[in-house]
Amino acid sequence: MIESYNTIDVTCPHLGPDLLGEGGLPTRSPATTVNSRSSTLHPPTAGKVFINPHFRQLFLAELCDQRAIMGVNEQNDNNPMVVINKLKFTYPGIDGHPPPGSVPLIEDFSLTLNSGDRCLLVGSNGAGKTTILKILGGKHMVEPDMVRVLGRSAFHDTSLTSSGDLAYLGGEWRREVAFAGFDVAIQMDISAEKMLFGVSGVDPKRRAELIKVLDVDLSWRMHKVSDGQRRRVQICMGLLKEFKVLLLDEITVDLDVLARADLLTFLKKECDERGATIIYATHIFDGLENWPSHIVYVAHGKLQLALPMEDVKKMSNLSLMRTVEKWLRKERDEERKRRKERKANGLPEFERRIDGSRVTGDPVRVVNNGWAAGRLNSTIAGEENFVYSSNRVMRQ
Ligand SMILES: Nc1ncnc2c1ncn2[C@@H]1O[C@H](COP(=O)(O)OP(=O)(O)OP(=O)(O)O)[C@@H](O)[C@H]1O
Repeated sequence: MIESYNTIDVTCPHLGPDLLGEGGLPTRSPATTVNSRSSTLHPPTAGKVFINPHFRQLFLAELCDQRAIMGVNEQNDNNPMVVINKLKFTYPGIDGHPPPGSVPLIEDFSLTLNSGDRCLLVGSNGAGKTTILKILGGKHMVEPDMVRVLGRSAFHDTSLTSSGDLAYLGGEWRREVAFAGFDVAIQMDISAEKMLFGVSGVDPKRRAELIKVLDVDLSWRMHKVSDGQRRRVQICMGLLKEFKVLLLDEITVDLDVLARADLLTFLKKECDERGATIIYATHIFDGLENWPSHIVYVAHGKLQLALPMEDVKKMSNLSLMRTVEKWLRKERDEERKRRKERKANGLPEFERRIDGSRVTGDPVRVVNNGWAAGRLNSTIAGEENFVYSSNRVMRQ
């Protein structure tokens, strides 16, 4: 059974109190329920409500009383589409286990998403967005109860992805299209038509709509098209099946303004009409002002904020981009302050860490520098003859 919390704990490990301008909302809840129906203002139905006094001062009047903040909402009767429950993750070493002394990259991360939610995942470079999406996409192994997609463990239940119910479009798509278990090299001499019509079990109407939305010319040869054109075919393929949960890791960078806008409109429709759930990690905020239903902000692998978009708008009259910029600036300033303090205390400004890993310590023990993203091999840091190996724990 999925446990739902009605608790807000606003202690924040990394961010100071004025995250959101006037006072801010640093949150880190044991589980934060993102509920698209949160704007219907019902009293909480179960569970205790804990609100940090600082938070109470700032927002209670306007928001908490309206039950508009996630975690204070009524419990959704339907099954959630995505449940992340106290997720903890460290990139594995060669033996498949976290290197000794490593600091978890993702820690105490909880979030629940319901049908129809369009969640924008924001955070600075290296915050952990891709890692979270990959975990949700079943590419990294975690405890089965830490991540449930459609009630199933994303890593252990491979039918989730092979059926198309769970779709992931991310960085690897630059090189190939992994569709329903088949990897197709995206730059081979093959026509767009062959790729798009080679997938069985697709609703022809949906395929036609997608071809129109992404303005794909079926005569394109994949080895001769531009990056953006290739990308359109890739995205088109990735969306052919009627997904229930879609994970997008910045896939729109190559798209022109029109293709991006039309794609975002299509995706919004998928959520509104079919009740699909989308999590989209991006740094590009153009045209996104009215797209997400929720914003989730991650810093240092920890959940900082998870709010319905309407609440973000209530708290900040800045544009979405400026609002996020403010959060990230604050995060960076605090990080710089911390480093300065370390230096003033005679400690190295940066924690010593093996390149590419989260192994810290003084002296650093060279164990493993983790997995090179997008490759089925890893290297041992500091050794001249680096070692290739495969690791079944991480699926590409
Ligand atoms: N294969 C790996 N092995 C070890 N550490 C990794 C690996 N991939 C990523 N990391 C580390 O995990 C941290 C988070 O990376 P991640 O790619 O999830 O961040 P992100 O928020 O998606 O960043 P960006 O916005 O730059 O894409 C980074 O510090 C990175 O160095």
